[in-house]
Amino acid sequence: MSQEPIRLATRASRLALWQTEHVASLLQKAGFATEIVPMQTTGDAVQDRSLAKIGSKGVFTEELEESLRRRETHLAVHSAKDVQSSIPRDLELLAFLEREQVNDVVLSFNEQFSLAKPGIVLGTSSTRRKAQLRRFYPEATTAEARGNLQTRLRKLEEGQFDALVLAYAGVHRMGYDHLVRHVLPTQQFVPATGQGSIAIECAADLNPALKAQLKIALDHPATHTCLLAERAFLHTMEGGCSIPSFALATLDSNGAVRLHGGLISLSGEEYVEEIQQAAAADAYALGVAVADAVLARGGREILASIREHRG
Ligand SMILES: NCc1[nH]cc(CCC(=O)O)c1CC(=O)O
Repeated sequence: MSQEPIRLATRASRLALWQTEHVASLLQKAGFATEIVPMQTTGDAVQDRSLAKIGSKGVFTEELEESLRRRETHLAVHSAKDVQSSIPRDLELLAFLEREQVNDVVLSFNEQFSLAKPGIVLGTSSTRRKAQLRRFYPEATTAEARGNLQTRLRKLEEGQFDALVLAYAGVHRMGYDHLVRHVLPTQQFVPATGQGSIAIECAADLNPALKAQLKIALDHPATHTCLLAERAFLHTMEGGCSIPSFALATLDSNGAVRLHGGLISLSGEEYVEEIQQAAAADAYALGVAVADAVLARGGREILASIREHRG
């Protein structure tokens, strides 16, 4: 193809670069030349406060989106989990790459590490994981573990906590499988919307023919359907990643989508979950319906108490 290279905006963390190189290799297989354009985001710059405190909206995506708007890049590569629930009108989520195993996992340098041991300290920076741990492992304590994967692992190595709770996807992509001591079941530790998938964003007015080719090269339709349901859930829930909501959609062999979504209070005591199924074509409506059911069955009260707690 005698085209200019497809320029890919990415965060500069090792995980983000791995993901973007993966995108580049898919594009190269489809005949495109590629160029990777790393940049710092607010989320990378601010390391001393939890994400819930910075305000979650777009902290890992905004700078990348600005480069799309300035036409400096063609595509922005994000962890789907980090993408805000509504995209500005001049931008578009073009594709979702095939999802990695979605579970949260527990990492420790100690091969004998056990979650059953009383008094353990678990590092996590996610309000959802903190709340789920309080509910399902009330004996354990949690400690703040912000920073990229390498920073968090260094904190683990320094002994700031006994183990670290992370998304398997990132752990695997960084080659840390050997530190995994537990795979947390998705029935209890339902992941965050989008976990394990990579989202590709572009300017809405990118050349339509190019857009179509890029989508064919990158998009995984089954993952896309699941993400549509999860993101509709998140959007209806009006929460960013600072709200401990969770949503996991799966496709069954008949092509129906099953969505498990819910909300948990910060203490882990209040818990509302809902599981519904629909035809794949109704994935978006399914996400809205599950969120509406969660809000009606006690979710509204949980959200109100979380907001009050934040002040
Ligand atoms: N919130 C940060 C973030 N965004 C994406 C991943 C991991 C990769 C993924 O879930 O796709 C992580 C780290 C984590 O949650 O452990």
